[in-house]
Amino acid sequence: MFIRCTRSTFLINIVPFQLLKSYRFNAIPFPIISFDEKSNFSTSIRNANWASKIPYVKKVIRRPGVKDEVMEEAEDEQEELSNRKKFMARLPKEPTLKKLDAVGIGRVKNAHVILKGERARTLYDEPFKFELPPLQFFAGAKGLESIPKPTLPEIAVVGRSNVGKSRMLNAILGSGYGAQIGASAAGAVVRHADRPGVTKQLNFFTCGRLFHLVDMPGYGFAYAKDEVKAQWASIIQTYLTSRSTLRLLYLLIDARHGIKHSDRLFMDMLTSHEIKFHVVLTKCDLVVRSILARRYDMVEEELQEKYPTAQSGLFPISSTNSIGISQLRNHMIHSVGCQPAIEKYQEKVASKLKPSGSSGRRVKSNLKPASSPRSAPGKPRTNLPKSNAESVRQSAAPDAAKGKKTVREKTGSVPKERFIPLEKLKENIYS
Ligand SMILES: Nc1nc2c(ncn2[C@@H]2O[C@H](COP(=O)(O)OP(=O)(O)OP(=O)(O)O)[C@@H](O)[C@H]2O)c(=O)[nH]1
Ligand SMILES: [Mg+2]
Repeated sequence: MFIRCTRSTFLINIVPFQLLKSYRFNAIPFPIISFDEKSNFSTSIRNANWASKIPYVKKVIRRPGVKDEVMEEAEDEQEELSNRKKFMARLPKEPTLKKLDAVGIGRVKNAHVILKGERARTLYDEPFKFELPPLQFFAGAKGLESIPKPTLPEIAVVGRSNVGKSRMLNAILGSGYGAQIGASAAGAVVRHADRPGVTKQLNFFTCGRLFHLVDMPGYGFAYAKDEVKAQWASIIQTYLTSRSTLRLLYLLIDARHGIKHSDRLFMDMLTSHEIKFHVVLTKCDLVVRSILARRYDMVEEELQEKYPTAQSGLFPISSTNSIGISQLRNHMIHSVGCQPAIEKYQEKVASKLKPSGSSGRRVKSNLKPASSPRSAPGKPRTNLPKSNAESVRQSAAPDAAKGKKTVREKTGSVPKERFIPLEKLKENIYS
């Protein structure tokens, strides 16, 4: 059978059906691009400035129940665009740049050496002062009735969805050294993933019998229904305003975006209840150093101006590269006031360990001394078993006796060092 289908009938019948289908089953998130009514395309074309030629495009991802939040994000984006000029006009302050360099944080443009994980940590971060018991999950609260009784001092972490709360907790206190150098989601104690709305309840973790850590759901845009998010907001507020054992609150802000509208609303709430908090700048590895310094200054200034309960000093961190984590961890331990208990724990651990000559924890390091016997040019390896070493010497001897040059002597190339010394690396990156 032949069905006659003109262009207009196709548009009328088939396209709306496809739209309906994708919306109803939520199989494909369908982006609807709409031009803002205010932007007048013809006037903007006449304008010489290239930026004004781009009409403001509002992107709405249709998912049932999350439309309002997406709109809030779009408005936030617009606000950010208008502030960009102001932001770039200011120069980063010298003391801020020094502070960032001391921590070794901020992406360096065109850096030849990309440091990750343990190497980055050994380069820049202080060693962990205290060995702590591994973190263990012990309670999850979706409602007020399921919040555990207050016993030990508590440290809570709040921030927008996807800002990196869970990953930060893993980096600071996750189980084992592997977790502290940016463990994958699969091996981590605190669950994290690359989409907003992963943490759906107040998660309580205990660090031995020393203190508790509370990971919270985020505010702002998240893949969750409006009612669910309203429930999260209410439980977070009730917890923060009424918990007797709450000692420390960290508010996380994404270093790429700075303070957003939803952060301001949240900080207003904290100020009105006189709740003190510390601000942590997350994902600093994704921001270029000069931009990071500007953002640091801007955030600090706004906090000082508008939020009296914000404590002075920001913590710039990168949980994936484990930079700035040591400072935060030490701050946590000192502020929560459980240092004596931790020292006791240290002694207990030390007494259980056999005296092995080297003190403290053993950290497997990738860094090898530059003067290792392997890298010494022309020297046979003397740490081989006697028979092997003998055969190496014998195989090298005939060439030397015949006056033949070795490959290294011919090309004049120095053997490549597998690892660059720390000082050289620092120079390379921050010169
Ligand atoms: N590059 C980089 N990525 C990070 C960092 N911290 C977190 N992330 C990533 O950001 C994503 C979100 O991290 P989460 O820890 O789940 O964020 P969250 O704030 O707990 O999110 P919700 O639980 O949804 O509120 C994950 O993909 C992390 O790997 C960081 O310091 N650097
Ligand atoms: Mg989380």
